[in-house]
Amino acid sequence: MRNSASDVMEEIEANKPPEIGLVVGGLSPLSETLWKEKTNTEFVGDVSARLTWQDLTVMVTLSNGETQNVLEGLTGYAEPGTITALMGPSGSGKSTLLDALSSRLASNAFLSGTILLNGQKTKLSFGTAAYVTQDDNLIGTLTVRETISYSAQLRLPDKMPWSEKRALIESTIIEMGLQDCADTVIGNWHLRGISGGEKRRVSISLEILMRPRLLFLDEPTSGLDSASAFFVTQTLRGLSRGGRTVVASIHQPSSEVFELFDCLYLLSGGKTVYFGQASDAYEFFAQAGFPCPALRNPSDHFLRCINSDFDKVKATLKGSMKLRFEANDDPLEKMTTAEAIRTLTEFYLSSQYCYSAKEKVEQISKVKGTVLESGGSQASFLMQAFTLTKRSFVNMSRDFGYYWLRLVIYIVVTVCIGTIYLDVGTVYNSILARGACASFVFGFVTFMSIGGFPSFVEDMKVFQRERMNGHYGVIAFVISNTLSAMPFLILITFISGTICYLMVHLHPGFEHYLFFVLCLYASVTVVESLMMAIASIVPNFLMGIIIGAGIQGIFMLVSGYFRLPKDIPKPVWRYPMSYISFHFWALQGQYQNDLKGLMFDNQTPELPKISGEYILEYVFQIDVNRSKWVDLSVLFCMIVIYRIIFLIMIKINEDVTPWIRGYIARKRMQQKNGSQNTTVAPYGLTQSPSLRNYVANHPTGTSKR
Ligand SMILES: Nc1ncnc2c1ncn2[C@@H]1O[C@H](COP(=O)(O)OP(=O)(O)OP(=O)(O)O)[C@@H](O)[C@H]1O
Repeated sequence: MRNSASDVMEEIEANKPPEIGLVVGGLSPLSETLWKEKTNTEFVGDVSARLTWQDLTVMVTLSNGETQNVLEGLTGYAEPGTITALMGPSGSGKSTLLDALSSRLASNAFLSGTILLNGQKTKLSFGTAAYVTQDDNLIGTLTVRETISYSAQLRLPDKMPWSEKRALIESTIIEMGLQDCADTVIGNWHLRGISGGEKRRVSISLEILMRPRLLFLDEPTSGLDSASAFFVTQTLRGLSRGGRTVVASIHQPSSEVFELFDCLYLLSGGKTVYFGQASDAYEFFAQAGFPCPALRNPSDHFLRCINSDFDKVKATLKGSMKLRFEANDDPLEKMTTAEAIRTLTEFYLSSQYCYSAKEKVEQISKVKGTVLESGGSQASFLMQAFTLTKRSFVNMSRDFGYYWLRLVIYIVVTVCIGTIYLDVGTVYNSILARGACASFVFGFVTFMSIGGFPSFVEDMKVFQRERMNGHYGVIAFVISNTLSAMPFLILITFISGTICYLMVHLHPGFEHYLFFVLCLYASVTVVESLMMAIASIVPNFLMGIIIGAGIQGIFMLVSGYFRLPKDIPKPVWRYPMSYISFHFWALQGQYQNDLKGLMFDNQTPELPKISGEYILEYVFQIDVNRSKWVDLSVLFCMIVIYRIIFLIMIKINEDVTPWIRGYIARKRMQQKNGSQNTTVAPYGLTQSPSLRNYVANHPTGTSKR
């Protein structure tokens, strides 16, 4: 650890800007600097986040056009300084409630009811609310401190002094209890890194870096052992005690973890079973006729009472455990869980807990506070692109599987090519050998670039998490991805290209050598761009590799080697496929580069020598009037085109696909309602709110780029 806690706090104090005398409720001095930078307005009153939801109903349309109410008439609140746990059995609607509150509902989900933040209808922006997903999509080769530092540089304003940024980074590390592992790598398939609980805390620290007032977490303790789950929850409690509003869905907390919650929202089948103080739930269940037996973990008991799957378990066990069931005086043994749920939900609706929750919601809704609006990132586009490029470069250089392994394989394969076509010469048979060698290099060797796909998929996962939280724009990501890969691709293609060129003894001369390696570089970069575009829409790496291999296989077929250009069937295959195929341009260019100007022996020594130009025109059917540099230029244009396709794919995935899904869902619902008059959308049902739309409408954010 570089800094002790007191050092950091001193530093924070020392960096306090002079105008910080203003008292702002719920904000630390450093947060205030940050928010002032963001909002450029004077703060009025308390800026803590008070969230209320009233009669919240979420309906989803299923693929057959049927509709299903996932949440029904939920009312509740979350206050600053508290941690609220959303609990319930699997499928009860915890994630949907969290998504509804954080404006992240799926496009086929429709919402009615009122959600207010500080008494105002506000779609939650990045910065006001942070959302920590279940998956820790982090870059495995970076240390904890580096991960947080890069994130800070990506989002904090450029003009904020580095000392202040560092103070913020160090205070976040301390706040999340990550001091001991701050310089340990996160870890990946070949690097042993930090534990699961620490990873979860790193994910949380990335979201609290911008000092949001409201924090949503989807199952922050899933997959953790009870000790790690306890530490993570304790950290969340600590964050809430700093004036933040924390709402988390939790699956099956231990009794120690349960005791850390302030409020409990218990759901079953999308309905409220209980909402109130977590400590009062015990009393509520007892009043409703389901007291928690001694020696049973209260949260286990609550979930046991409302999980209808236990009816199936009971039915299965009944035969073998009949006596035990009869002897037991547990009320749950005398009724089905479905009946217990009905009893509990009805009891809740008429209980003082429901009454006081409604009253509190009314009361909180009237408290008007400042809603801190902000874009996701305050860093400039150039700073984002620079930081992403640097981070990606560091990751690529540390991850053995990203490029280094490929470099080794490329060297091995090109040495094999070199030995097989060694000193190919200009004898009659070398004409075909040169053609085959070029075809193999620009077909198979470039094809091997799909080996990087698993790393691309990992990159895309990190990108999607950061993008959803508004850390940077798409263009900055595409540019950084292109620039950071460039040195590695140059290294790989120049080393392997040089080995191949020298061993095979291709057309002598520096210009010919340069063309060969540049052509190889351009082809490999095109394949990389193609695979990145595929990774942006197909996150499954096996499917992505199959799709990438299929596309390249088709391109190779029409490259002019397996079928000569003029013999390729004209509709579809010659026009346009062969012209779309980058293999076609690479091969045409290399054939010219290698054969033009050389003289080859004829079949028998008595016959005159054959010129390279003749072979190009009549054997390989190449247009000799077109310069090989035109072919190379087309390849470089293809790099740009594929990168643009990559960008468009991301945009389509982000904006168009959800819109289409939403449109189809609405159409299905209308058709169903029109023809059958079945489930009618409740009054006031609106389309699911979109976080992305919000950012698109706020030019201060980064999504416009
Ligand atoms: N967009 C959607 N389209 C169709 N069904 C949905 C959608 N969102 C949620 N559901 C359904 O609503 C129910 C509740 O889902 P949700 O993910 O909110 O439950 P959960 O309590 O978080 O479950 P788990 O603990 O297993 O994650 C499930 O039956 C789920 O299939």
